[in-house]
Amino acid sequence: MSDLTRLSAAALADRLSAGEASSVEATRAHLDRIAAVDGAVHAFLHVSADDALATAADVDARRAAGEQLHPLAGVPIAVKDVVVTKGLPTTAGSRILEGWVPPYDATLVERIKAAGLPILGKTNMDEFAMGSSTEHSAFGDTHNPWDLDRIPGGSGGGSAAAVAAYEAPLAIGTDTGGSIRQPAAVTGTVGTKPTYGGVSRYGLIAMASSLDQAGPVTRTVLDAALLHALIGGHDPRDSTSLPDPLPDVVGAARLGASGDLTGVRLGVVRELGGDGYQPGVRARFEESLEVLQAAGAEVVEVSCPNFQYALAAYYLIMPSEASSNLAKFDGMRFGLRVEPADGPVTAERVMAATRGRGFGDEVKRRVILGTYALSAGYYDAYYGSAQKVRTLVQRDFAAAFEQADVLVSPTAPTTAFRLGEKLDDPMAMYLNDVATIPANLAGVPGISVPNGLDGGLPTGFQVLAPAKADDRLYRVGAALEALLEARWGGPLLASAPELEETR
Ligand SMILES: NC(=O)C[C@H](N)C(=O)O
Repeated sequence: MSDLTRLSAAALADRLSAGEASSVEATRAHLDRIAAVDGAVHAFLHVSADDALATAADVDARRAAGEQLHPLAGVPIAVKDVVVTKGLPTTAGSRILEGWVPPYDATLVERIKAAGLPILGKTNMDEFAMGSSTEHSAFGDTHNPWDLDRIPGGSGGGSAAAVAAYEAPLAIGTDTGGSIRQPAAVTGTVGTKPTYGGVSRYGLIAMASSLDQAGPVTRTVLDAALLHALIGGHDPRDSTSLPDPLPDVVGAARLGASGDLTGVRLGVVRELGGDGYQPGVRARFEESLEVLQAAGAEVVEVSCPNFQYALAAYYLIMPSEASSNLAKFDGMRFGLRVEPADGPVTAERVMAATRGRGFGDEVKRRVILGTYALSAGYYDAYYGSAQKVRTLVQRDFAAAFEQADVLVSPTAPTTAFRLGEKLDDPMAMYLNDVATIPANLAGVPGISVPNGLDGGLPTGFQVLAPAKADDRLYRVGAALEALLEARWGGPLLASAPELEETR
């Protein structure tokens, strides 16, 4: 296997700009790696080898001609299949979109293309981003590279697994309740959910529009910052896009790498990380707190009493919005169209037949929950109450950020569980996101950083910051990464078992 696949995106970018490797070589190396291991991992739903190589060749030619290029130009990337890509199939993990080829690019894809990053392909995910294990994909399971019998997290398990398996140095994920951070935690990778409005949602297939946010999945904190800076910033085509310039996330990651956190106040959230979290996950978290303290950080305990209602509020707000967003998949406009087996072919009956066949069980469950929560007579009791809880969660964050610069917790309550283990128990599946959901409800940013192993499997350390202060995630995240890697003698992923390469 070529060592070009083992480099961080930043290191690969340096090699490319120094002329020590070409983008075509780097892209080929990753396509070869995909060919060798993706049979076992199944991170990709679609590999766009020709397009990726064409972009790479174009970047190489422009570099040779002396053109000034983006720092990540020529570094390949994978994109979660919920993000629309012109000319490349986009399914959101659903049969209902099988065969649909979008006629336009999401804004973040436009930015990736303009910067010259070859797109390797589209990654697997739970159908419409509904799940925490990627087992709800209509196109088969993705396997965790650390242990192929285990889940890679979800909904963005494909992006996390691709990065962890060295199939791509960079990937795009989306996070509605934890879908970037939880897969990062259980695969030993880095994942950021930016501030709501920090990255354009134009061209994301919406699940819950007030919660969805796209962000980077990478192997290093600096790489996440570089990708965040590339995709972030105002977009007039997204009405919720923030007009503010993005904070200097790359500068913050470089600053944090010194490992000095003098004067930074870390708030340990009392309600996150207690009973119900795997003992080894808690132990690694406590150990890292000590490491951060030794680096100069001040640790305080904060209380966010309404976080205990966050999961319940999320499971009313998210399905309500999802039931409305998914109404457009009606057999008339996109992808699948199923006509009723017998009887008249009316619009309503075509819609019912298409949605009945095209949606999986989890999607149906949420559409039913959402339409119920929004129905006259129940709206105030369910959706209305959940919105009030959302305000209380936001107030908890505001109060906590008066005492601390960032809040910290374990990212996910457990390490990767076995495929099939929670598939028939929706509640057990939903509980994976107890520590990640509050950030989505409040619109604040969060990052998950590799935090050591429990039973040979990765755990994650979550850092949360106030809205528009995403730079703080990178300062603390990069410091923790540097301090832990100094202890381990290298990145956590270096201790993952080697995948067998077959062709
Ligand atoms: N989409 C997400 O962020 C994941 C969350 N587990 C959900 O199923 O809603």
